[in-house]
Parts: sequence; C-alpha cells; structure tokens
Amino acid sequence: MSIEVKNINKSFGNFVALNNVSLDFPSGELVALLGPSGCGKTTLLRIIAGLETSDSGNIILDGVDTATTSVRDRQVGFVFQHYALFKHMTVFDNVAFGLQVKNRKERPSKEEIAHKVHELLNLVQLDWLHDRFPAQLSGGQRQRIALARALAVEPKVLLLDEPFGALDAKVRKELRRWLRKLHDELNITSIFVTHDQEEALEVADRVVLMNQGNIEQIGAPDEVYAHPATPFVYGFLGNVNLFHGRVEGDNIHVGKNRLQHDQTNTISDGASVIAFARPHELEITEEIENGTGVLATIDRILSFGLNAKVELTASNSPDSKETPQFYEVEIPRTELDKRGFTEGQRVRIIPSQLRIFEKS
Ligand SMILES: Nc1ncnc2c1ncn2[C@@H]1O[C@H](COP(=O)(O)OP(=O)(O)OP(=O)(O)O)[C@@H](O)[C@H]1O
Repeated sequence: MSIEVKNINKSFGNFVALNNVSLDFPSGELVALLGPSGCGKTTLLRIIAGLETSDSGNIILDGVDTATTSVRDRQVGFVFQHYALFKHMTVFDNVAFGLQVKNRKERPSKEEIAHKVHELLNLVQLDWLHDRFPAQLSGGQRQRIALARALAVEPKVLLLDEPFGALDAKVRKELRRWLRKLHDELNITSIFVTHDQEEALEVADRVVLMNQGNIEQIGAPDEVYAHPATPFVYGFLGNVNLFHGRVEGDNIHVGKNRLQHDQTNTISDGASVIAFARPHELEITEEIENGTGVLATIDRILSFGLNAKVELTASNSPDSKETPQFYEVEIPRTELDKRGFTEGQRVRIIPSQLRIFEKS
C-alpha cells in the first residue's frame, strides 16, 4: 500500500510540531523517519495511523483519502518502543489476540488461528517460546513477539516507533538486520521512526531527515550521507568538524587562520559561512609557522582499532573571548605510529575537503 502525506500541519497550543509536511511512501518500501528528539517523527507516525488528527492536510492510503476512515479500517500494524504485550497472556495468546477479537463474520476458526499464530512465530523464529509469558522473555524477544502480533491481522502498512530503542546496542544491531530481512520477505510498506542515524542508514531503503517539524532531506542512505543538503543534515549524519569564517576569493578566513576552498563559483565574496569536514577529511601538519590550516593543540590521542582519533582544540589567541572550537581527526593507526604526535603538541589542521554553507 502506498502512503501519501499531503501538507500536514499540526500544532500543540502555540508549538508547531509539523509544518506543512508532504511525503510519498511508495508501496513496499522501508522508510526511516530520522531526526532529533522532539522533531515531530512520532506525531507524523500517529497521524498516518489515525491515532492523532492533523490540523490540516491529508493522508492518502492507496489513493484513498483517509479523512473518513477509522483506525481499524486503515489496516495499519503498530510496534512501539515499549513492549505493549499483554502481561497476563502467553506469547501464543498475545499473537492470536488481534484475530480473536475480530467480529464473528471475519474471525477465522480456532484451527486457522492456531495455524496462523505458529506460522508468524516461526517467521520471527520464536515458536519454541509460544507458551511463555512476556515476563519470561528477553527485551529483544518481546519486540519480535510484538512484531508478530502486529503482523497477525495482515496489515498493509507497518509503523514502527523506535522499536529497538530500549534494547542494548548489540541486540539492536541483530534486530536491525533481522527486521531488514523480514521486510524483504514480506514487502509490507513500512515506516520506521528512529533518532539513531546508523540504524536509519543501515535498515532503510530511503531516509527522511526531519528537524523542528520540517523535512530537511529525503534520499537513499548513501545519497543523504554523501550529499547532505543542509548544515543540519551534515551535522546529524556522522561526526563533523566545523569552521566558522568569512569568504575572500578562494580563502575562508577563520579567525587569524586561512583555509583554501574550491567553491568559488557558488559563494559570494565577504559571505559568512560554516564549512564542514568529516574527521577523515582533515590532515595534521607539524609545520605551524606558515600556510593554510587552523592552528590547534592536540588534547588526546585515541589509538585503538584500525584508525586512530586525534582530538584537538583550536588555539585562540589568549585574549580571545570566542568559545574554543574542538576538532576530531581520523588517521590510519600506521600513520599515527610513524608521525609520533604527542598530547599538548601544537599543530596545524588542513582540510582535504570542505563543504561550505552560507550562514543565513
Ligand atoms: N500531546 C501533546 N501535547 C503537547 N505537545 C506535544 C504533544 N505531543 C507531542 N508534543 C510535542 O511535539 C513535539 C514533537 O513530538 P514527537 O513525539 O512527534 O517528537 P519525536 O520526534 O518523535 O521525538 P522523540 O524522538 O523524543 O520521540 C515535541 O516537542 C513534543 O513535546
């Protein structure tokens, strides 16, 4: 089932939670709604489900406006962050619940329900737990049962609100991979809310980046990561180093330092800008006297794993009232061993790549 979100507005009192949001979710896609806490992800999901009403705008499911459709008729399955399993029911009864409460005309026979429940429990690979109670399951198992329960009524749309948010990092990673596989088998249009960028980039076909009730960018994971459309997206997806400065020709003046850039066509002279570089796009040189780059002091060297991290603070002049700017540089461990940097050493950091945005 395709989902069209058209010009949705929603305010709580004076607070604008969703600002004229329009989005298309093609049939069969797994889309992640990604953004910081409070940006409106859950509100949008609840409006799509019919659990919340918008102030204006339309939700169109498979070409049909839902203005007059009840939650029940929208054929939406929901999985929340906090396991909403019924504590007093076994795993089997939890999954069977949605089928057992159907009205008599639609309700499958007892045998059909049992068959379906075992089929779903096999799908989430937990049939062996069918007679346990929720308290006897791990967090990850409970979420898989919650998903089986949501799937029991054969929803056309699956809405997942931070389904793995309460689980530890290792289990989250396992369930992420497992959810992707399950989605590929079932092909139900799914919307997945998360504030974890790695989770969104790993799981989804497309990522919708939200900020303060607005859509900042929509695209495939590699697209939004490699070509962030706005400073917000750049900063939100992965670690980033910032340089605040002013453009003069092919230089950006950052305090008393100078960086070279090659975006001369797009940025006007004199413009105030923020320039971004990822940690692996910065080089460190011991030559501090002349040349381009920002003067900085090495605070800490973290040298585990394949790449080492060097944390630095920009060396402001002693009378500067500016807040110190921190940087993180990633270099191969082998290079770090060769260069022999030390904590407290003064160096110059030079970006090999810069992405520049004019300050508005
Ligand atoms: N019923 C409500 N009454 C008043 N304000 C609300 C209500 N529901 C949500 N909000 C506000 O709307 C904003 C968006 O909330 P929403 O739950 O959609 O954010 P979110 O992006 O899902 O955040 P999180 O990741 O923390 O769940 C928040 O600032 C929240 O405080």
